Amino acid sequence: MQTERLRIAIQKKGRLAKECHELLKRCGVKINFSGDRLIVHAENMPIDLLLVRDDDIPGLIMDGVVDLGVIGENELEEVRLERVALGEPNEYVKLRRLDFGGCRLSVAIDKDKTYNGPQDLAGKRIATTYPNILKDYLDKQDVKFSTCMLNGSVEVAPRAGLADAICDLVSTGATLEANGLKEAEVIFRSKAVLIQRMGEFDADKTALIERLLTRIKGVIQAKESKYIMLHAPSETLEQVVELLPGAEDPTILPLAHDKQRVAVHLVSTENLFWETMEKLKALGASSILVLPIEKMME
Ligand SMILES: Nc1ncnc2c1ncn2[C@@H]1O[C@H](COP(=O)(O)OP(=O)(O)OP(=O)(O)O)[C@@H](O)[C@H]1O
Ligand SMILES: O=P(O)(O)OC[C@H]1O[C@H](OP(=O)(O)OP(=O)(O)O)[C@H](O)[C@@H]1O
Ligand SMILES: [Mg+2]
Repeated sequence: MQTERLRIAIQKKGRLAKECHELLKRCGVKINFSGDRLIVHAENMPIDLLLVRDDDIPGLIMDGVVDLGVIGENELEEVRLERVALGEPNEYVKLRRLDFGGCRLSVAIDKDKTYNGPQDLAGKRIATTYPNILKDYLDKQDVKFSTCMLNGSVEVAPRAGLADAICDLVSTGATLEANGLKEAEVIFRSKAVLIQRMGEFDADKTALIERLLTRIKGVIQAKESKYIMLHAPSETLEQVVELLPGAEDPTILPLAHDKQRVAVHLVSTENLFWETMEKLKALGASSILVLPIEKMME
């Protein structure tokens, strides 16, 4: 089903929603998210956004109902495995891993229990929202187990006597700790990704997707990069440049009224730590500035 406007599915509310809005805004897509509308139209580009539950995004892509979607790899893989088992369409194109939604899917057990490996889970009941990823993982280890399906508050299951262990998303580990659990085994590492439906796109849509991708790349690169400027004595310049992270191609400029010193400018893919700044100062560097970069295009 090909519409003229590019249709992108994103989570309506939850862990991915705010970051998706921010990303689109930084890419120059103007959208007014106020109100309860479930379809919103970009004001300055032929883009419509569908605001849905994250569970539905992989299916919308795999059924070819929307063109693009932003989804956690955990949810994407869970739906893919489920659809493979059911013989339903399960293909998609991964366009780009994004820089948010980082978490891991882990098996966790009572903090006082010992854990020697997946074999310890044999015959156990495990509460999870991700039965297919869990089964895929434990099948490969030849471990038989049963599941207790829970869509939320999974961490409560062992204490409530519903299960022996859980398999749920972990980020800081605070939820596990608050529920007397410890992480036993990481089974899947996840980030948010931009995915595309299979099939043909007309020339306009192909060009729009290309533009969006270039902008997304620029936004992520800019967030990860810093613009560093400093003044350095000409005689220690080589040592100064060696200390700077990612300084293959620094720009060296003369100073107007100081022949002994030069200005050094560079884009770095790493942050400049205080320790390095102190070392630079010890080499005679001054006016050291570390600036955020708003946009980048190679
Ligand atoms: N603690 C976390 N830290 C970082 N990312 C997370 C965390 N928990 C979940 N995520 C990522 O964000 C995605 C969405 O999480 P969220 O909790 O909002 O989902 P949900 O409750 O299923 O929402 P929905 O109502 O859309 O179904 C997860 O699938 C995962 O990829
Ligand atoms: O390791 P932590 O940083 O504590 O994060 C982990 C928790 O975050 C997620 O739930 P969320 O808070 O999104 O609530 P939900 O289960 O209602 O979606 C996940 O399901 C865990 O419960
Ligand atoms: Mg969900």
